[in-house]
Amino acid sequence: MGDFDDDDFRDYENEDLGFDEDELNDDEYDQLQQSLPRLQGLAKNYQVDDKTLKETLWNNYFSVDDAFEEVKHKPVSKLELLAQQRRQRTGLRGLGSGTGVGLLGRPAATRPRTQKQQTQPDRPSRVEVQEQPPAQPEQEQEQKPDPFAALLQPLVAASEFRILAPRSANPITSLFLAHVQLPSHTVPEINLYTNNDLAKKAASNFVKPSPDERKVQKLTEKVADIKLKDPKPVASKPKQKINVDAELAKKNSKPNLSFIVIGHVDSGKSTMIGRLLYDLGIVDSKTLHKLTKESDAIGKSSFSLAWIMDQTQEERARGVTVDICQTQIETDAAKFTIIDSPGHKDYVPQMINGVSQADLALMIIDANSFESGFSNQGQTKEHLTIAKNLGIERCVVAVNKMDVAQWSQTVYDSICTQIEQFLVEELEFERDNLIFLPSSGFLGDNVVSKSKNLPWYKGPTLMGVLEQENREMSHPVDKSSPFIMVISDIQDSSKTDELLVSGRVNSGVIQPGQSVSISPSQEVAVVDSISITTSNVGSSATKHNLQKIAQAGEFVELKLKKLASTENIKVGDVATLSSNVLQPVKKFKCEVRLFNIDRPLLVGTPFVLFKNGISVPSRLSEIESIINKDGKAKKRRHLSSNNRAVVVVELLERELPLVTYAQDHKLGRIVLRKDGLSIGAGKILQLVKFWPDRLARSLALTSWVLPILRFATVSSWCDDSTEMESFCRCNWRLISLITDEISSIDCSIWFTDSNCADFSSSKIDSFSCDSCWSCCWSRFEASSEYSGETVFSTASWSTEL
Ligand SMILES: Nc1nc2c(ncn2[C@@H]2O[C@H](COP(=O)(O)OP(=O)(O)OP(=O)(O)O)[C@@H](O)[C@H]2O)c(=O)[nH]1
Repeated sequence: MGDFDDDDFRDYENEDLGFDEDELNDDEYDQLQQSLPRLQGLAKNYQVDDKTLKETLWNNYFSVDDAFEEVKHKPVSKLELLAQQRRQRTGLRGLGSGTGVGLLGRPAATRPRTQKQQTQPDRPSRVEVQEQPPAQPEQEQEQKPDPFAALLQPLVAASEFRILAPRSANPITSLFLAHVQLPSHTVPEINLYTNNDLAKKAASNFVKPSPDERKVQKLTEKVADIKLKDPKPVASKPKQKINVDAELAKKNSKPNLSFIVIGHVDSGKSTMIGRLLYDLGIVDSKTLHKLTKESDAIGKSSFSLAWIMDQTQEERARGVTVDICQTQIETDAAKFTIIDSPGHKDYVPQMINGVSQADLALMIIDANSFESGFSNQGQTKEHLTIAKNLGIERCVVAVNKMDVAQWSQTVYDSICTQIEQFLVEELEFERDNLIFLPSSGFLGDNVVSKSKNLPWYKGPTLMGVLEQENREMSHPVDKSSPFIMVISDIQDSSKTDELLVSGRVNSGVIQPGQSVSISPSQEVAVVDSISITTSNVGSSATKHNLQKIAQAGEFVELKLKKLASTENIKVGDVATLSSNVLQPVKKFKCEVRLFNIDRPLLVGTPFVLFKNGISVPSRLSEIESIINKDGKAKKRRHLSSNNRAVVVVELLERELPLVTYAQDHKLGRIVLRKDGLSIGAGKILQLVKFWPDRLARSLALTSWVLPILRFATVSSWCDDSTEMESFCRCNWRLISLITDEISSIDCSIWFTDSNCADFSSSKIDSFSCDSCWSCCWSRFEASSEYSGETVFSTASWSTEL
C-alpha cells in the first residue's frame, strides 16, 4: 500500500478497468506501435494473438522484455490451450480475447502504474504451517459431495495453509474451512498460496491491497470515522438511587391524559379550553378581566376566553390560532395535557404535530355552521381522518355553540348521526370509543358545570367525560421499553453546553443523571434535571415540579448538560438513551392509506412527509403492491383515491430518526401532504438502514473474500457446462454471503459482462447459475443506493470458457 500514492489511486478510479486500444492516449499508442513488432517476433512460437500481445505490453508498461516473460510463463500453456480448444469446439468467445481481463484474476493494468508485484508475499506473523496431502482433482471430483469442495480441493492440495489465530465467526471463513477440511485450527484469516507458478503468481497479486481493496479500505476508514463521531460513552447512571416501581406507582395513582382539541376554524376550540381553565379556577377572574379589556380594545371581545390559549400577537390580531399551544393541569383525581390546535386549513401541519403528541381527540363542532366544516372543503373530516391515521382511537365530540342553535336537541341529534356515521363507517372508529355531548364553550354550558339550558342531555359534562377517559385510558407504563422522547420545544441556556428541551415521553422512563443521545445529530448529553410544569385546579400559579423519574405519556422539560454542541439539536429530533441510539434513515417501507386525491400518485411523485412535528420533502420511491379489500396484494404502477398500498418512501433533504409501527404504534406513523392538502397517512413497516458499522463489516468482509473468489476463479477451470454450472454455484454461494450482508445496507450488486447481454446489469438476486454458465464475468461491482457511491468494483473476477 505504501507504494501507491493518491494520484495513482485517482488515476485508477477514473480508469476503465480493461485494456482498450481505443482508450490509449497518444503517447501510449506510440509506445505500443513501437514495441509490438519486437514482441510479435519474440513470441512467434507461442500461440498468442495480437490482441493478447498488445494487452500484455500494456500490462507491462510497454516493456517488451517483461511482456515476453509474461507471454512465456503465462498459464496459457494449459488454460488458454484448453480455452482455445474449447472455443474451437463450441464457437464461444473467451473473455481473455476480448475484455482485457487477465487469467490471474486481476489485470496488471488495474494495478497502479508505479507498482509491480512479483515477489512472494512476506507474511510476518505465521504461527504454524499446515500442509495438506496432495489430492487428485479427478478423484475428488468423482466423490464430490458438493461442487464447492470439488472446486477447492485441488487448490488445497497444492497449497500451504497458514493458520494464524482462532477460528473466526466470519461466514466465509467457516464456509471455506468446512469445504477444505482443514484441521480444526482456528483462523480469522487464511493466507493461501500454492507451490506452482500459477498459484505463486496469483498469490503475489494479493500481497498488497489492490486499488479495489484500497478503495474498500478508504471507505471503511471513512465509515470508521463516522463511527468515531458516534457518541462517546457518557455516564448513564441515575443521579439518585430510587425505588423505580414505587415512584411509578405514585405517578400512576394520578394518571396523565394528553388530549388535542381539533375542529374546523372558529368552531370554538380555544374558547372551550379557556372556559375549562377559567371554570376550574386555573385562570383567575383578574386575568380574564384583563383579557376582556384588551380584546375589547381591538373589537374582539368575544375572544377573551380564546386569548387564554391564543397568546401571540398574530393570533390575537387575526382571531385565529396559528400554532399548537399546550398546557398541563392537575385536578384532585387526574392530570391532563391539553393541546389546542389551529383549525384553519393553512395550519393543518401544526395540527398534525399536535395530534402526534395526544392520546385522545376532542372534536369541537360548530352547531351553527356544521355543514361548512363537514364539507370536503372543511377541516372537520380532515382533522378526524388525520387523528385516526395517527393512532387516535378514542374521540370526544362536543357539539358546540348550542346557544346559537337554540339548544335544539334536533340539531344536536342530526349532527351526531352524521359525525358518528363518518367516524364508524369511513374511519373505522369503534362505536364504544366515541362520546358525544352538547356544549356552549362561550357561556360555559356543560363544560365544567351542568347546563340548565340542556335538560334533554343526561350525560356527564365535558370535564366529567375527560376524567372518565383519563381513568379508562390509563395503564401502567412498561419501564423496560426503550426511552424515546420527541423534542417539541427548545430553550437555549446561557451556557454553551446546556439546553432545555421539552416534549412528550413517547416510551420508557428516564431519570436525572442518565445520558441521552439526540438523533439525527447524535449529540450526547447528560440529563441534569427533569421537570413538569403544571397548574393546579383553583390556582393560577404554574409550578415547575422536579421529577425523580419521567415516564411515557408525560410532557417534561429535560435540562441537558455536557453537550459538545447545542446547534445541531432541532425540534422534531428524538432523544433516546445513549445505549439505544436511533439511526436516522433516508428511506423506509410503509403501508399507506390514501385520502381523496385529484391525481394519481406515480413512482417519483414528490410530496411532503409529516412526522414528529417536522415536515420533510419526500418522494414515492417504489410501489410494492396495492392491498385490496380482501387483503390480497396486487401489483400496480400508480396509486389513486382511497388505495391501501405498500410503498417505499424516500426522504429527499434530510434523514430522520424513525421507528417502525411495530416498535411504537404512535411514532411509527406518518402523514403525506401535497399542494397544501393531506393526501394520505401510513404506518412505517421497515427502515432501510444505513448502518456505518455494518457497512464497515461488509466492506471488510468483501475485501477479504474477493481475493479468494479471484483465486478460486483462476483455479477452477471447468471443461464442460456442468462443471461450469457447479463453479457458478460455488461462487454464487460465496456471493450470497456477501450479498446478505450488503443487501441489509441497501446495496445492489451488479454484474456486467461484455459477452452476455442478459447477464449484464442484473441484480444479484436475479442471478441464476442456469443462465450464466456460458458467461464470462468481467466486472463485479457493488454500489450503495444510499450514497450512490460505488462501494467496490473489480474487473478481475472472471473465468474462461
Ligand atoms: N355563541 C358562541 N360563540 C362561541 C362559542 N364558542 C366560541 N365562540 C366564538 O367563536 C369565535 C371563535 O372562537 P375560537 O375559540 O377562537 O375558535 P377556534 O376554533 O379556537 O378558532 P381557530 O383556532 O382559529 O380555528 C369567537 O368569537 C368565540 O367567541 C359558543 O359556544 N357560543
